[in-house]
Amino acid sequence: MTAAVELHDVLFRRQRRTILADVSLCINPGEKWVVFGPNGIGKSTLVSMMATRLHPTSGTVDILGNRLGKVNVFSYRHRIGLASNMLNREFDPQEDPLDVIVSAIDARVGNWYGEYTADSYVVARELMRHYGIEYLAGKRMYKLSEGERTRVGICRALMARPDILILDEPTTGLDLGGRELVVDALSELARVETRKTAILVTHRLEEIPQGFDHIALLGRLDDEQSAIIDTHTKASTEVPADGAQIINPNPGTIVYAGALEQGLTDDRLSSLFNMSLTVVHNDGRWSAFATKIAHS
Ligand SMILES: Nc1ncnc2c1ncn2[C@@H]1O[C@H](COP(=O)(O)OP(=O)(O)OP(=O)(O)O)[C@@H](O)[C@H]1O
Repeated sequence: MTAAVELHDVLFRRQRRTILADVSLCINPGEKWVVFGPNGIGKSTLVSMMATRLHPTSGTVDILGNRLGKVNVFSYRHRIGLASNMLNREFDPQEDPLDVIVSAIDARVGNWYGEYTADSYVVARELMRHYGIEYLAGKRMYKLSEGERTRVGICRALMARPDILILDEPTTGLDLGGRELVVDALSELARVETRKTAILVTHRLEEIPQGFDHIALLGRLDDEQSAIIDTHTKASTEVPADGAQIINPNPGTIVYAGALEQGLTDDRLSSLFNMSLTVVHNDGRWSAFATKIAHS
């Protein structure tokens, strides 16, 4: 079976800094994954590679059997639905949200490239209804709130019925009702769309939809591992004009990949966030809290 996403020994550097190192991961078709870890660890960078929007500095990334850098991404990008804040910023502020959604059919931003059928508009309107934003058709993107833009992004990601759905923090800016609506819709997707691969980046365990049963936890390499990476990649420490040395954090890597229930433990989370945390799993939903600190 061809993996939906396969990364092997991926290293990603930007501006003389190693952001991700030693990353290997295999996601099979139909699996539903959560990508979780602290701020700045490289989650968006990782899923941007899976969405063909960034190339690794070294190592290999195969998406639906197509090797990044070897196969023209436009031949298969329409099979990947991406919703992210980065993509949201690319939309023309003057465009109608309905057109932003429908233009996902040919995986381009802006609707002047193609002419879309009435059926496509029916699908787009149905998605908007499902995500509670049907009232936005006919408006302009610049008038939308952050939460509304986020939901337009999700509808767009689903529009072309992608084989792989990648959602990078899809609940950003949503109020409680909006968040629950999206989490519920993603739970339903996990239940109904058994052949679709879904990858969700989130900061909050409460936002893990039921049916998402795999997790990739990102943490930092320790000093010794980082030094080995730096030696191999001939990474140089940045020294700006004033001579002050910039201390970069150690590269991010995957510290756990596998079944969600086994992955989300108190010990693992406490170690990732360097504080004592308790994980709660209740009625299919997850959450985590700092263990109460005794004050004298
Ligand atoms: N264009 C860029 N140029 C240089 N560094 C970048 C760029 N984009 C991201 N980075 C750096 O790469 C690191 C990883 O960023 P990334 O956005 O992937 O992390 P993240 O885990 O998604 O963070 P967050 O949880 O805060 O959204 C960060 O330290 C960030 O500052």
